[in-house]
Amino acid sequence: MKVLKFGGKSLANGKGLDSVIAIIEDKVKAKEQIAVVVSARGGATDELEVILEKAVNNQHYLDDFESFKNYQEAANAVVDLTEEFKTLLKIFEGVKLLGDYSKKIKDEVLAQGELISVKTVASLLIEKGIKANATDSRLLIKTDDVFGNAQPNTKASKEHVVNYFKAHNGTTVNIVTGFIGSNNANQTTTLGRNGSNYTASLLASFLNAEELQNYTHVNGIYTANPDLVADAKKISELSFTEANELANFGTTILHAKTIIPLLEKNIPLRILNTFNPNDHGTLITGNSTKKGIKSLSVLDDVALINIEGRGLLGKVGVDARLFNALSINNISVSIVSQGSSERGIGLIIPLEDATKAVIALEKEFETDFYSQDINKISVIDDVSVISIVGQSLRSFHKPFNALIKNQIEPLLFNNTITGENVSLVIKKHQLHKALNVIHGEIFGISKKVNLAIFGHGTVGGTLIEQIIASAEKIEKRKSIKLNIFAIANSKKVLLNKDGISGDWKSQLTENGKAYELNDISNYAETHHLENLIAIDNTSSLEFVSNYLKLVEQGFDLVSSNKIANTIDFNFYNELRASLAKYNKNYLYETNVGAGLPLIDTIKLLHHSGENIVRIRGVFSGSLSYIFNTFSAEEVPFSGVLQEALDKGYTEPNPREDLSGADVARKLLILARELDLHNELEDVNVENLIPVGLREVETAEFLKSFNQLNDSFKTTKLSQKEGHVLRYVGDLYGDLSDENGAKLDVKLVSVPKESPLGALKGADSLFEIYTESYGDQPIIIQGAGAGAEVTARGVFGDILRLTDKNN
Ligand SMILES: NC(=O)C1=CN([C@@H]2O[C@H](COP(=O)(O)OP(=O)(O)OC[C@H]3O[C@@H](n4cnc5c(N)ncnc54)[C@H](O)[C@@H]3O)[C@@H](O)[C@H]2O)C=CC1
Ligand SMILES: N[C@@H](CC=O)C(=O)O
Repeated sequence: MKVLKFGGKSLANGKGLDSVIAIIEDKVKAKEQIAVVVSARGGATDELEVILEKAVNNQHYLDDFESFKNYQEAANAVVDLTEEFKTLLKIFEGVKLLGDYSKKIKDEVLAQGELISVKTVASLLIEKGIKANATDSRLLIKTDDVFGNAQPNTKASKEHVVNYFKAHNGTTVNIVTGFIGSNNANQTTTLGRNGSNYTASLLASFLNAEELQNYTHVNGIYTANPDLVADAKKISELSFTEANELANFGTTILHAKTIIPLLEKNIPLRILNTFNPNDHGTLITGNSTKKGIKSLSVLDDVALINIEGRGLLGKVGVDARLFNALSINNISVSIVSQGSSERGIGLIIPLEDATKAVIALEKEFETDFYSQDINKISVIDDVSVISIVGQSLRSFHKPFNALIKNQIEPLLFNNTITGENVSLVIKKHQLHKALNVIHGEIFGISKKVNLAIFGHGTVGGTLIEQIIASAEKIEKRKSIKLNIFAIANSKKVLLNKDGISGDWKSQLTENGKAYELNDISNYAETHHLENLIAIDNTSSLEFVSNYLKLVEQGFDLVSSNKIANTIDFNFYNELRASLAKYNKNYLYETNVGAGLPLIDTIKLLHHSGENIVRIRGVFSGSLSYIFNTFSAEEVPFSGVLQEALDKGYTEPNPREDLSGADVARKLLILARELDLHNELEDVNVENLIPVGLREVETAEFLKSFNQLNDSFKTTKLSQKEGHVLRYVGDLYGDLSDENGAKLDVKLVSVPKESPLGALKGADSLFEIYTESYGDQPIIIQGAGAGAEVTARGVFGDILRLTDKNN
């Protein structure tokens, strides 16, 4: 015998009810022996409660009753529900007259929902030629007198069930009401929350069923609520012990009391989907899974009570009084946390009991307020509890750090000594995001990293293409899902929480919207996007003014734009202070040497105590290309300059390169990495642009390259034999003194065979002189400009950040 249980949503008119009938029909045809337990159909229980409330408050309820009746009758034209409707009307009238009702009356009202349900289902089955018997479980389940939450008398109930099934089985399917029973005086009682599931497991236990099949509207138990966590995975098998942990912490389809009867008889429980009956669902058995199961569950509708007082330290009996006061008021505590200083105690209780709890505690501790031993009893009512089942403290740092990185600061945390269960109390509005962050961390599935890319020109556009092209491989290799949720230029933004891919340029043109920065963070907040990174691929000073706000709003930063590191030192410090405050990172490896690993190397040397005494080299990829080519070939300067521009080596405005401003910035960035306090004005720069072209409009400058030809030809020809031109940056002087550095940027003539003279293409070359390495510098050389290498460098920073966040 198998016991099947169907919930209210499964039994709703239309697809739900049709599927239930089809499932039962299939089982009967396959000659399976079954008993069926049903809840009230659709929203019947809630609707009856509403009508009862209206009646007791002398409000008009007949329209509600009529619509309840119409819905229940709509499923089956044959079934006669007159008796149930008559009972209900009589009770509602009485309640209206009296202006009061008891729990006993409420049980009688709610029971009609289940009674209507069994009649309807049985009648539909009979119409299909199946022998079905509507069974009123009040004849079977005998309980105590606690109306609203009655406890079954298992001995008597078992006897009734066994005898009843002996008499009414064989080829007949018993359709049994869940949730309801009766006391010794045969008055209707109900079994409290999850009552129908309880009835089903009692029946399964009494009848020694081979399996209890609980049909819901989901495919089984997931690693987290799939409505909140898109990546949640179905758990195909788990043990009762593991399920018990889930049931204790709010997984609604299970409850500890429903599991116990099954556990005692070792009867497997299968969670199935009415709307997808061919799925195998989740099987819960007595066997423990070897790996241990992990799952996230949520306790909602709870409040956090906080009791604070200097006089609590060492005082005996405070907790006893506290729990006593709550227990007298029938308030259950699900989590308690008390610091070793005993100055604060935090309790999680049902939200509906919060006011009652505060009043009870204020009364209990009235004298302690006067003596100032207690100074505060407060309630935070917008909290949720996330329980990570199967999470030991040994590796708890991972999800915890990830939460902090995402600016989710748990208010309390709590663990069980056995059972590997950690619970966190968090603000309710952060629940969705927190679940996704923790889920991404504890299941190696895929951690989602949400990217907002600002600037989609030469570098930004290439980066977007690179990310789209490699996202799948990265997800496979590193379990990191790079999700571009925003692409913005200075005027428009394209937003898509599920990730922008494909022809993003056309999408931006067609669907991009004018925006302010807050629109992007609001979008991330609304869609609970976690692990946020803002990437600046502009060359804009204006955009840099957004950095502090982005950090505050929870973004890590990656930038190819050098401006933030080269405007005044106060901003430089302010940004770093803000990053520390909000626990955020800022990576900018491409600021100097494009994709070359220069900044990281210098940081590592400096932080490990190595004294860097000089950094010299060709810092500019575009000027390297220009002078390497111009020195080696008989070509006009203007032609080479145009080529550098076309190849994407130069800054968006090539005057930034030729004026020396770009190299000066790079030099300053390196100086500041060494803790030197320099400003851009401290750099001595040899500007290569003739005075007459320095102030003209950019468009005019771009047409005037010819005017540079003569002077550069003269400079080239006036060199010594075997020499070539190179534009170098040089950081030297007393680098141990924060104000002792000298910074020069100039055009020099060097022997062709020297390391600088031998440079090719758009290579940069950096010589790093340190105390330990002496006269032989560490040399870093390679492509120092270009969209591909720079975008790859930015990509590297993004991946580095995802590692940092681990
Ligand atoms: N080309 C190279 O080899 C290297 C470039 N870089 C840096 O990369 C950055 C980007 O350079 P390119 O791609 O060549 O520039 P680009 O001019 O091609 O692209 C810049 C993009 O930024 C957008 N933009 C400007 N202001 C904006 C704002 N306030 N908000 C949003 N978007 C804005 C523009 O609309 C444009 O799409 C520059 O800061 C440059 O210094 C760094 C290392 C190497
Ligand atoms: N224009 C720059 C690009 C990299 O920063 C250069 O030429 O090096």
